[in-house]
Amino acid sequence: EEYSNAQGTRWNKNIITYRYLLYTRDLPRSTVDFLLETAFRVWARASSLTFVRMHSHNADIMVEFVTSDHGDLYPFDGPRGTLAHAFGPGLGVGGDTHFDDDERWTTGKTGFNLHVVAAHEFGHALGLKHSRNPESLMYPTYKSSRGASLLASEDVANINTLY
Ligand SMILES: CNC(=O)[C@@H](NC(=O)[C@H](CC(C)C)CN(O)C=O)C(C)(C)C
Ligand SMILES: [Zn+2]
Repeated sequence: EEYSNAQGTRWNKNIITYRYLLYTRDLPRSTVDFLLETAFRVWARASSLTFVRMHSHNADIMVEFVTSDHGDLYPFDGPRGTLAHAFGPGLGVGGDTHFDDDERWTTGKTGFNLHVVAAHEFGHALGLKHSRNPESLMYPTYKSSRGASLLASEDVANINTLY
């Protein structure tokens, strides 16, 4: 995992679209919608970005729950290990976010908290890189103890440096 404070590419717009393609069976769809929507809102509150949900056609950030080899160059690895990944801003696969459906996705402290993981992934989808600071949402290792205020001050600074 490369560490970098110099954030990478960015979207050249402030209104970013997203679309849910495939869901997990671990949670009701309405719960998944809520957890992902509030993960977008974490970034919207900290920046000038607006997120608009699409129900058809191509959106900037296409979101799906998949397992193992799923058509990109980064197959998932079964339970535990890598939980999810997201591509940085750009056309086509750019921004797309994949969750490993061999994980147990939850709303709380057991399994893996979908809201927390999604907020990290959407940080990548917006162009943020990993941080060495364990308090940062962009730290590369999952922490079930991450509190309600997901973003560290450096996360807010970085998203506002980028947009
Ligand atoms: C429990 N497993 C882990 O902590 C694993 N880390 C992840 O799956 C990262 C996502 C977390 C931070 C939500 C992968 N990543 O960076 C995606 O953008 C390993 C550290 C084992 C790779
Ligand atoms: Zn990451």
